[in-house]
Amino acid sequence: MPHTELARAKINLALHVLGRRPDGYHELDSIVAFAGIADRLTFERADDWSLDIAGPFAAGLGGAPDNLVLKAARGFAQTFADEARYRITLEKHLPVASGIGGGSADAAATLRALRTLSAENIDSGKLSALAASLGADVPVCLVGRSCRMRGIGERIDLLNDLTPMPAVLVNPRREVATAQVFAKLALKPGDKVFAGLEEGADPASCRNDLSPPALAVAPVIGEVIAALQNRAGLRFARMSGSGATCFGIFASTAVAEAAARDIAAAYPGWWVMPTVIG
Ligand SMILES: C[C@@](CO)(OP(=O)(O)O)[C@H](O)COP(=O)(O)OP(=O)(O)OC[C@H]1O[C@@H](n2ccc(N)nc2=O)[C@H](O)[C@@H]1O
Ligand SMILES: Nc1ncnc2c1ncn2[C@@H]1O[C@H](COP(=O)(O)OP(=O)(O)O)[C@@H](O)[C@H]1O
Repeated sequence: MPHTELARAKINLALHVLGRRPDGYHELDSIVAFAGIADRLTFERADDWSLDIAGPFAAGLGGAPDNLVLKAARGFAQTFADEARYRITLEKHLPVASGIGGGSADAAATLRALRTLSAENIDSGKLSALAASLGADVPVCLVGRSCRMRGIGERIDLLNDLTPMPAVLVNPRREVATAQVFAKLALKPGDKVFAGLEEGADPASCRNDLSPPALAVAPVIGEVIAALQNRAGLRFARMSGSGATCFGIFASTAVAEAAARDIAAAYPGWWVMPTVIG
């Protein structure tokens, strides 16, 4: 039986940018949770690595060698001197370059699967360092639970009091490059701009500091937020990560599903997904 691992969508319920480090990366303070919708990976023993990509968003991905799944797999084999090889299949259900960390979630799911399948005792510090080397969002996706994420993504504190929230994810099918959005903030290395989140902050009263630069890159994000706003039962709507996916948090599953049906009918080209976050 092949081993299966889910790579759930990462949602930044809040994302405050505190400043820019001398090395150019941005210091963040973010409340991160995970949605029910996920990519699905399977692993079968083989003589060498291979990756087959299927599913609704397979076409959005380039050649397999650049895929974060294979980078994570090869990184794991090298770091832990593990000689096992796998035929990996990736069912891509999450839109690519969309602020919900699909590639990071896939890389993290690969690391979790290989840790489970390995005969060795895997050192968690080394695994976290490998995750961070693959991308700023990979450590939080490796943890895969609601948490407060700080630094550039390496400092993670679990949040145990976030109850599951009915939600709708909406993506206008416009890819947005993360580096371009951070660049539009126009911070200089060493700049400090905002204070961090308050302890125990309610995500509803927080913000995403990447929304204004993302809107400048992809104005359609304004339409996505407008489509979510003023829906019956909406608690709040916001963009996730560097966009363009936005989420609405709703009072119940029934109102979330009704909103998803209405938005999907009004915008047939968009990806609209009722789900639960947290
Ligand atoms: C913005 C966030 C919020 O969770 O999510 P996404 O929009 O990607 O989902 C993440 O910080 C994205 O993490 P990730 O997508 O893994 O970023 P990386 O591949 O490491 O970096 C892509 C580029 O983004 C910029 N970058 C990323 C993270 C960070 N804290 N500061 C940055 O300045 C850098 O220009 C970097 O070259
Ligand atoms: N398995 C993967 N899934 C998605 N994107 C991937 C993957 N492997 C590599 N990438 C590359 O990573 C980039 C960022 O993708 P993704 O993680 O989906 O963005 P975001 O974090 O903004 O949602 C894409 O442009 C894509 O080419």
